Amino acid sequence: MRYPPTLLIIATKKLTAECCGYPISIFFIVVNEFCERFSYYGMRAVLVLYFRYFLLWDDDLATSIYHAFVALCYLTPILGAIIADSWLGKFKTIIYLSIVYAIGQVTMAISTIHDITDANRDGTPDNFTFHIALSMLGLILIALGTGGIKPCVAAFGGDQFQEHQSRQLNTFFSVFYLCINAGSLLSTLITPVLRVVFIAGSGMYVKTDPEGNIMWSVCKCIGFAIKNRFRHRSSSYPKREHWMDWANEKYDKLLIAQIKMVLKVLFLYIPLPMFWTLFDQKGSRWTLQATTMSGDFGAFILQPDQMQTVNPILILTLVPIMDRLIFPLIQKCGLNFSPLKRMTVGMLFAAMAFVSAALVQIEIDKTLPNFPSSSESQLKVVNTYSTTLNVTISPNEHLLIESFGVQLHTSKHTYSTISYVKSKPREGKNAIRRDFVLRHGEQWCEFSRKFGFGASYTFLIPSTVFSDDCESITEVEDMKPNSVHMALQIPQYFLITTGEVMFSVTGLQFSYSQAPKNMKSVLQAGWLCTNAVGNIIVLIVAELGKLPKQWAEYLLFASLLVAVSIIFSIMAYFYTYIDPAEIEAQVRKEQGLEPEEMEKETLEMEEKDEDQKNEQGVKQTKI
Ligand SMILES: N[C@@H](Cc1ccccc1)C(=O)N[C@@H](Cc1ccccc1)C(=O)O
Repeated sequence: MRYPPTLLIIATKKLTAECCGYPISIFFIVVNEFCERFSYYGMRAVLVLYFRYFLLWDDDLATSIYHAFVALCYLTPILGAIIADSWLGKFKTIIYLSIVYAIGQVTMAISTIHDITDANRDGTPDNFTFHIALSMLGLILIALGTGGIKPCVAAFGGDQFQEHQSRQLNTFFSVFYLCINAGSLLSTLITPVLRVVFIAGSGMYVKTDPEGNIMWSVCKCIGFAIKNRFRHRSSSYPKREHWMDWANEKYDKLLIAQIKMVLKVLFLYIPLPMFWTLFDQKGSRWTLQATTMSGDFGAFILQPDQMQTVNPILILTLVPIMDRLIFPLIQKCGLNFSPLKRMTVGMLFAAMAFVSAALVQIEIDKTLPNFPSSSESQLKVVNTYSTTLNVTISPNEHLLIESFGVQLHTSKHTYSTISYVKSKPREGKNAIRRDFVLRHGEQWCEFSRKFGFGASYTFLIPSTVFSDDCESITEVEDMKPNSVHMALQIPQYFLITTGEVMFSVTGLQFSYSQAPKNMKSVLQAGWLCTNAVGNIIVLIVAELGKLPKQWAEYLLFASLLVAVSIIFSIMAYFYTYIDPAEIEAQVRKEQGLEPEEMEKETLEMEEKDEDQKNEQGVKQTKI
C-alpha cells in the first residue's frame, strides 16, 4: 500500500523521561514481568504434582497434559501479537489479557479445593470430573492470558528505547530476563495484587498505535506472491531475486521487504524447538526424577518440585557473570561470539545437561527394586514362623489383589502378610517420624517409627499386641529409602541454565533486533512458538516413543539436540544480520517517501511544543 504524500498518518514517539540513560517507564514493565512470571511459575511448579497426586493421573498422562499446557501457553502469543499489532495496541492487550489471566488463576485455585465435592469428608474428591473440568478451564484461561501478553511485554519494553539508547536496549533484555527469574523464584499468590504496577506507569509509556491488520496484510501478500509465482511458472518469465518479489505487482515494496526479514528469521527458527523439548522437561521428567531421590539436606528437607528453583537462582547469578565477564572476555580474545553462535553453544550445553540427567538416572536405577511390568504381578510373602514354610501358588488360579499392602491371610496367633508393590512411594513421603495409635474396642496402644524417603514398609501385628503395649510389632522393609541425593541433580541444572542464558536471552534480543518495527510482537510470538512446538515434541515422544529405560530416553534427547545444533549452526552460517530500520529507510528512499528519521525529528519538535500545551498528549495525527 503506498501512502500518498498528502495524507500521511504517523504515530510519534513520546519524549521519555530518563534515569541513568534508561527510560523510566521500563521500571514498570520489568516489575510487571516479575509479577507475571511470579504467578505463572508458582502455579506451573506444582502442576505435575497436582495432576499426579490430586487428580491421581499416572506419570505419563501428567507429563503429557503438563506439556500440552505449556505448549498452549506458547501458541497463544500468536493471538496476542495479532490483537496487539492489528487492533488494540500492546498496552491495552496486556491489560485486558491480564484480567483473563487472573480469572484463570482463580478458577484453577478453586478447582484444587477438594472439599467442594468431598461430601463424605474422607479427604478425597467425590467428583473428579468436576475438578478436572474446572482445572482445564482455568489452565486454558491462564494460557490465553500468559501467552497473549508474552510477545507484547518484551516488544513493548523494547519500544520504550530511543535510537541513541541501543546499548541500554541490549542490557534491558538481560535485566528483563533477571526479573523473569526473580519473579519465578519468589512465586506466591500475591501476584494479582502486584500486577497493578503495570497500569501505574501508564502515563510514561511510549504507546505505538496498531498499524491496521498487519498479520492479515502479511498473509494476503504471501498468498499473492505464491499465486503469482505459480501463474508465471513458465521459464519464459524472467526469474526474480526472491520469491516474495512476485508480490511486487500489487503490494508495497516496504511491506515485501519487511516480510522478507521476518521470513528469514522464522526459517532460522525451524530447528529451535528441540532446545525447548529438553529444557521444559525440567518441570516434568526431572521433577519426577527428584521424587525418587532423597531431599534431606540436614537443616531442611527439599521437596521434589522445589528443586526447580535452582534454575532461577542460577539465572540470577549467571546472567550478570555472562554479560559482564564471560562475553566481554571472549570478545577481548578476538573471538566473534555472535548471537547465533551463542545459541548453538547453548544447545550443546542443554544436550550435556541431559547426559548428566542420564548418569543420575543410572545411579537411581541401581537402588530401585525390580518393579513388575504392566503384565506382571509381584507378591511378597513374610514368614513369621520360626520354621521354613513352602508357599505354592497354582499357576492357573486367579489371584485377586485389590490394592497396595493388602493383608490376605491370618492364623490364630500370627499374622502373615502379602503385599503388592508397583512403584516407589512419591512426594517424598515416609521421610519423617510418624506416631501410630492402634485401637480395637476399648483396647489401644501407641508406637512410633522413623521412615526414610521413598521407602515402603509392612507391619506385622500379632494378636498379643495390646498386652505388651505395641512392643511386639515388627516391621519389614519392602522397599529401601531413596539413597541417591537430590544434590546430584545440580550439575544437570547448572548445564541447562548455562545453555538457557546463551540460548534464550540471546534469542529474545535477536528476535527484537531482527524484526521490522511493525512486526516486533509478531516475531516475539514466532520465537515463543518454538517453545510451543518443543513441548508438543515432548508430548509425542512421551506418548509414542516409550523407551523401557528413562536414562535411555535422556540420552536419546541429548543426541537429537546435538544433531539439531549442527543443522542450526549450518543455517546460522548463511544468515546475514540486518538492521531493519536501515533496510526500511532504504526502501522508503527508493520509493521516494520521506525517511522515517526526518519524520521523527520533525514530529519530536512538534511534540515538544504539543507536550508543553498538553501534558497528556501521546499521539499526534498529521494530515
Ligand atoms: N529460567 C526460566 C524461568 C524458570 C523458572 C523456574 C523454573 C523453570 C524456569 C525463564 O527465564 N523463562 C523465560 C524464558 C522462556 C523460557 C521458555 C519459554 C519461553 C520463554 C520466561 O519468559 O518464562
